[in-house]
Order: sequence, then C-alpha cells, then structure tokens
Amino acid sequence: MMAAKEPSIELCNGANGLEKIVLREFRGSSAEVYLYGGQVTSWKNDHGEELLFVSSKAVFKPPKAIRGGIPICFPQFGTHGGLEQHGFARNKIWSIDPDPPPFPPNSTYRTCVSEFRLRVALGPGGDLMLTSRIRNTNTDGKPFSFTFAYHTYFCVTDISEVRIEGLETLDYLDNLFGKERFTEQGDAITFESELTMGNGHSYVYSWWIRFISPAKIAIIDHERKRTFVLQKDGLPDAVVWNPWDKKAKAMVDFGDDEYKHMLCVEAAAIEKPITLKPGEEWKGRLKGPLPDSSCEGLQAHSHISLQVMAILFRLSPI
Ligand SMILES: O=P(O)(O)OC[C@H]1O[C@H](O)[C@H](O)[C@@H](O)[C@@H]1O
Repeated sequence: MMAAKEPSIELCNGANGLEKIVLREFRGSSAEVYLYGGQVTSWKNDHGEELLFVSSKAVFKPPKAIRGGIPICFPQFGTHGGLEQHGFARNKIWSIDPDPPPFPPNSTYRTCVSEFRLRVALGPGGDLMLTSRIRNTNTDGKPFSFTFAYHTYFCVTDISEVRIEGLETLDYLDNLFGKERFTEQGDAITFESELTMGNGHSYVYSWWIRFISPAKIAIIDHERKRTFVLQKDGLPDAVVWNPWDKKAKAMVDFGDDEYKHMLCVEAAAIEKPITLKPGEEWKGRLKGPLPDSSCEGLQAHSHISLQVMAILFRLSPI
C-alpha cells in the first residue's frame, strides 16, 4: 500500500516562468493556482486525473487571460459594462497576503477601491472550494457595484455525451439573441450536436441563466461515468458555455477540436449586480466536490486541511 503523502503547499514556477502554487493532499489529489489571474489551472483527483480543461493553446503571458481552469470574472461579467470583457481580475498578477493590512486613510485609490481576497482550499478527500471575499474599502462614502463569475472550464470526455441537470425550467438570457429572456423547457441540457434549446432557437452557443434554487448543478459525463456536482453560495446565476466549432476555430488560444472536451458551467452574479456600501463585504463561494462523491460528501469542506492564500489587489486609481 502506498504511504499517504503529507499535505503540502508549494510556490514554484509554472508555464512561461509565471508563479504558481501547488496544493497537494494526503491521498494524492492536487490543485494549482497561478498568481496571474488568481486562476486555478489544475484540479486532480486521487488518481491523478485532471478535472479541469486548459487549452493546449492557452497563452500564459499577460495580458492575455489563461484559457481554461477557473478564471475569475470581476468586476464585470462579459461585456455588460464599460470595462474589458470579463473585467480585469483575470489579467492581474495577484499577491499572496495572508493578512492584508487596511488601506492607508490617505490612499490615492478612490471610488472603485475594493479588496478582493480569494481562498482556494483543497479538502482532505480532494474536494475543491473557492471563496471570494470582496470588500468596499472606499473612504468617500461611495457604493461599489460589480458582477462576478467563476468561469469554470470542466474537462469532459465527449461533449455529445454530457448532460447538465439543475437548470431546467429556469429563465435564461440568450447571449446570442440580443439577450432576450426565454424559459428552458427541456428535462436537462444536452449537447448532442450544437447547443439547442427547446424554444425554436437552435445553434445557441452561449447563454446565461438565472439560477434560483437549489444551488446545485450536476454535470454528468456519461462516457466516463463521472458526475460533477457544483455547489454555489452567494451566486444566484449560472452560465453555460461551449464555443462549438466555428468560434473554436476563430479563437487563437483554443484548439479547433477542443470544444468537444470542455464545458464551462459558471457560478455567477450577473443579472442583479452586487452593490456594496463602504465597509460592506460580499462572499461568493464555489464548491466542487469530487466527481462521484455523494451529496453527503459535500459537507466535507468543514474539514479543510489546506488553506492557500489570501489575495489582495486594488483597482487602479481613477
Ligand atoms: O474569450 P473570453 O473572454 O475568455 O470569454 C469566453 C466566453 O465567456 C462566457 O461564457 C461568455 O458567455 C461567452 O460569450 C464568452 O465567449
């Protein structure tokens, strides 16, 4: 029998010399987080199987966001606002700061000052949990509003053999059809050819959905007989995305056929932006229990044995 390894946290150089943190757990599960983007790029179970998708063409070079893993979309999801697509958190070099000091009172950072702390935790059984805490640290009394998503890229065996459960009969806004609101009628979302919805509109590649409750989404990979159950707190919306063939070909950092092996299911707060008054804090959590773990296993995170880091960045002065 193999001896159990000690849990460990290691800071090392990743692709293109960018720093990353590697978390390892007793039974062999692991996770990797790049300081660039505060982005999780790998999550492996006890058998060393990769659960997240990262494109073979991903560019690990700022300012291009890393294509895959779990990019953080903040303070704006998509193009809904005046910032670049998905905001700029994924394009920042984050820093490890276990105990960030308060901002100095005479800080030059103004209205949009916010403090963002991310904790990435790997549970003893290999479950992954991401917790974002965002605080409005404005000293001028102004509120701060943002939208947010954990843009999780799951690795799937064959997209045509995947089903998503938990988003049925919910309203969704279609990103390809002028952001019109529809209600999904089907039993579960499948991707048999191109993404099609039961509303007469077909060939839908991208949409987002208001997700009311329960806060669980199951992603079933039939071919591998694997089920991811995604749990989320503080994140009422969900986004499902696969670029499909044409968009895949148009993306420089994505292989032409890689769309068959990935699926983004994103825990998000989009439809109603989060607004924080000065001093207020918001928390958004994503829990990824290991595939095939039972629902009871979702509680295992109360025994987090590795706590990685607190990450702090400040938005640019205006
Ligand atoms: O290419 P990116 O900026 O990383 O965005 C990737 C995708 O993210 C989301 O899921 C959006 O719904 C898509 O419209 C977008 O294409």
